[in-house]
Amino acid sequence: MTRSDTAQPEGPSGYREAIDLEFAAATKQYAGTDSPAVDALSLKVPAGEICVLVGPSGCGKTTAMRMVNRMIDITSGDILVGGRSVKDRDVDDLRREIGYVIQQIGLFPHRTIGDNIATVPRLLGWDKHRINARVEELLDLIDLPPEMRKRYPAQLSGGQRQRVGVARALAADPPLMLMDEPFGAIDPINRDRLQNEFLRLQAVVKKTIVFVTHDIDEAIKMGDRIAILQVGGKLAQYAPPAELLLNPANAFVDDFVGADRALKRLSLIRVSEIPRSALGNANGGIEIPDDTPLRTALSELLGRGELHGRVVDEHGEAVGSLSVDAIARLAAGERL
Ligand SMILES: Nc1ncnc2c1ncn2[C@@H]1O[C@H](COP(=O)(O)OP(=O)(O)OP(=O)(O)O)[C@@H](O)[C@H]1O
Repeated sequence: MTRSDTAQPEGPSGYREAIDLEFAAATKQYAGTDSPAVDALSLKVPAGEICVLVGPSGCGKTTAMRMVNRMIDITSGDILVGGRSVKDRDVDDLRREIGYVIQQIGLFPHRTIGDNIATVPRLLGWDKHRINARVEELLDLIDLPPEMRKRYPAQLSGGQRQRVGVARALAADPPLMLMDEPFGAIDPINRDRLQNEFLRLQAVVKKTIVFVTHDIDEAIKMGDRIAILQVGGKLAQYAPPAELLLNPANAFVDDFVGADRALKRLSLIRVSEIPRSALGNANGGIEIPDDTPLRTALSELLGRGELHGRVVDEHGEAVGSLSVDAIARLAAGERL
């Protein structure tokens, strides 16, 4: 294998370009079953975006994801990675382009963290120096101290192990990542932290990602686009989170996103996104930094029994005032 076949040109920094992914009427019907587990799924994931597959248990999320790296064969239709059918690809070659992260992580217990992260680069025949540099870079990226590379998985917390799982999947810099309930086994507080950390990481590495979850809140937080599947593997709606919350395509989606979808929508909008001209004149009230999500601003206002707050920019300058009433109108989908 030549260098050009593998991830980065030389050690750290500089990421490989992400690639598009397309499901084209991809269908899976398991042998001995009457109906498809995934039924003519068609959707496009633009390069560098996170597509979340979400839906109730058994709706075909994992099946859809595993057809991408051919862990499951496609019955009919196709899946294109970077414009090429996965069916025409050598399976090993294809999988080298696709990072895979699962809930139970699957770290090798008798190998150090460093060796775990280095698994794929070793398979690709990178030299020692390059592997070493890459492991250091990834530990830094996932915010683990360099000395952790010598530890074994059992000597890490669940959250740290999960981060190592992500680092291992990123090691050979694959343009596409599949993540199957990656944070599913983590407690809610650490889960929130890992999600934030992962989003920060994604802002740097900009991979094309398919992310499976059954948790609609996680989908809204992580997805650039969300595909909601119904049992029977039928796509109910594919849209960016805000659109999904504002215009659910049918009763199933409406029900699945939940009764508090107006509030969920508020968590996607920051105060800074409201046109300044729509803010009232700044006067008293509590201070609301303009990078605050509207849902947080609303809780702060209500929690303190205030009807208005003073919006301040990153320099602490007051730029206007925001009322509970204005937030309520935004929640209802009105433009200010
Ligand atoms: N190997 C198999 N043989 C037959 N049926 C299968 C097989 N694997 C999955 N199924 C069925 O296909 C459907 C979709 O399963 P899949 O695991 O993709 O759903 P899921 O949405 O990921 O579910 P969960 O959220 O519970 O993990 C289910 O009805 C499941 O029982």
